[in-house]
Amino acid sequence: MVNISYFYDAKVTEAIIYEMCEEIVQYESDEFTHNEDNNNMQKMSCPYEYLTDHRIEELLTWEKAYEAAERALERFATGEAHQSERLKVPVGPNFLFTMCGYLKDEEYGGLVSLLFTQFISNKKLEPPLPVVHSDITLMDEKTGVTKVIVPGRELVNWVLPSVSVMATRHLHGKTGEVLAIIGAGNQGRLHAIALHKFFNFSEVRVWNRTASKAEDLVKQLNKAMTSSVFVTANFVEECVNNADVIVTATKASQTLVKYSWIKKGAHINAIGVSVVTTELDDETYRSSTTYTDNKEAAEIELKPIVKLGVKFKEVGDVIVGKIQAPKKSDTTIFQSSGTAIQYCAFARLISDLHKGKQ
Ligand SMILES: NC(=O)C1=CN([C@@H]2O[C@H](COP(=O)(O)OP(=O)(O)OC[C@H]3O[C@@H](n4cnc5c(N)ncnc54)[C@H](O)[C@@H]3O)[C@@H](O)[C@H]2O)C=CC1
Ligand SMILES: O=C(O)C1=NCCCC1
Repeated sequence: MVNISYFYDAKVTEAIIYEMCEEIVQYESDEFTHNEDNNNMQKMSCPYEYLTDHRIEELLTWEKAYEAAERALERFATGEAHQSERLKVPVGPNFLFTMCGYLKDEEYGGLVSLLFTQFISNKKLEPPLPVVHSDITLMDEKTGVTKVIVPGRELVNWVLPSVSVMATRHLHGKTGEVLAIIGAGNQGRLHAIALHKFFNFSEVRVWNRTASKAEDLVKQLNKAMTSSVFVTANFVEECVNNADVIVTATKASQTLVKYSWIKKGAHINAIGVSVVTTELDDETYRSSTTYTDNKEAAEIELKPIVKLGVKFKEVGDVIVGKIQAPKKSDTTIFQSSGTAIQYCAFARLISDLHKGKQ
């Protein structure tokens, strides 16, 4: 019997389940033992490579990353991608998190498993270790054989900003002049770079809790891009005032942005994750339309937002025209969850680029 309970994705059609059952029955009745299978496996040389952070940086560009991000969500919206339930295994105050997926696509398809650990206790080690570790395994969709393993910490640097660019493009469209970045950490910096590359803002304001960090980032970005568009803001209110696009990317466990400060019709990419609160105040959620890349995951994981009665919409549904794009006057929020199939599309892209196929 096929246990399909692990598919929580309602988009799995009966036809696919039927096809799977047929194939499994066929496999079970084949004159083929698991011992033979194991013997054959032992003869296989290691089929995969581990690609380093450095190799990924050499291969990827924001344009290529954008295409992968968009294709993954298009396929998800048309039912050609499936994802398992996301599982969090507690290890004392730490955890192991897993998600798996299947993306059906000639260019970006594959099977993926993402393992991600967060060990807060690593901070206290002598010497300390990074808190987050993750590896992403890409398997061939025709054979199930592992093709490549890539480090999650590097991939997330491309996936998250690309998905935000995509959400900004589809939910907000050609944008006005001002981008506001709240939080000058890793994701704040990458969002500033990627969004400015695609939308060419005339001003990019950066606010950070420790002002010197925002100042350093602004100097660094102006220098790297030989520009003067990057500027610091002293207060969150000043940063978001009249901004067309806003990014919140902090580790704050208190609200930072108030609805009364935001321009009507602005688009917000909300990146920071906290189990207790949100970076945007309740009124912002109540008065805006909130989109995500994965509704089911958002409904389970984003409890503080669900409690407000927010009904999530999927950005993929806008891309494929299943639902209408928001009006120019609508204030929109993109609440990024990060999905297995996005990581699949990126891992496949990197694997093909590495082998000189793209
Ligand atoms: N959805 C996803 O897949 C991912 C989400 N994230 C989330 O994005 C956020 C930013 O992550 P990174 O840029 O990697 O972290 P980071 O450590 O590089 O930067 C965090 C920033 O938050 C600021 N911050 C910390 N506490 C604050 C407070 N109480 N008030 C105001 N600012 C505060 C710090 O000054 C720092 O600039 C985090 O919440 C993280 O959990 C990060 C990676 C993946
Ligand atoms: O490094 C992180 O943070 C990651 N978050 C989500 C999955 C991959 C890595």
